[in-house]
Amino acid sequence: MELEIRDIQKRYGKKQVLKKAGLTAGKGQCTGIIGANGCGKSTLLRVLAGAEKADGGGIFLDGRKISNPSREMARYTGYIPQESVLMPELTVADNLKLWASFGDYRENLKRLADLSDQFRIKDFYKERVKNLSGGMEKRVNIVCALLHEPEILLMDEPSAALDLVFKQELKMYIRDFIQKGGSILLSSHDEGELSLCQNLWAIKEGETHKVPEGLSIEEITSKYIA
Ligand SMILES: Nc1ncnc2c1ncn2[C@@H]1O[C@H](COP(=O)(O)OP(=O)(O)OP(=O)(O)O)[C@@H](O)[C@H]1O
Repeated sequence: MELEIRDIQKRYGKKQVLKKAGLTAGKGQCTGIIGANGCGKSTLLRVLAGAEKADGGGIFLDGRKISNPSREMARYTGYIPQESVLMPELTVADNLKLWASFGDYRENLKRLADLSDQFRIKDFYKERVKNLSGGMEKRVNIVCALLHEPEILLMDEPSAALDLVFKQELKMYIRDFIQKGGSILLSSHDEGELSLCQNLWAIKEGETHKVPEGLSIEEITSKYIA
């Protein structure tokens, strides 16, 4: 599914974070968003996940304008925010059941079994979330985002906190997901993650810019980040 945004605007109080954000995340592609700390990458992903409302602009899926993002985007996208979405006092198993109940519970539970194997979270099903390490909690968050089999993944610095083995496994998962026709929009400062992207967009002063192919990291940094 192709995700396109046009002229997205978002302000917090007097601060206009996104002035004119537009980009396309194509089907079967991993698209990266880069930019300095605080430029609005997470804000844009929250808007696309339907977690926050834009002040203006449009979101399109396969060319169709989404009229109610807070409802529709949650259906089509799996959102992996930087912060955890889990309830710390509940066990991993209870959190997963709660997430599975948002949608088709039986289908989600079937997928949960496979995802739990793949992301190796079964061993800590009985742990309370507050006792997990940051990396373990991240893995459970990733599984929650994938339970409803989304066609688009919105990932906000997804491999932060993961150990080296799991970073590699997440890379393999991303490659596999796009090979099967999924679309990924990923915000990152990590060269390893960005190397997975076929396209890069930079946010600078509230506007998006398509990063031309073939630029070195130094050129990208001086043009869009410094
Ligand atoms: N809920 C909020 N209320 C007020 N200001 C906010 C809110 N969320 C974000 N901001 C501000 O919006 C700007 C963009 O923040 P955002 O987290 O989107 O940046 P980012 O590019 O993801 O940064 P980083 O690379 O550090 O993760 C920042 O100045 C931030 O302080």
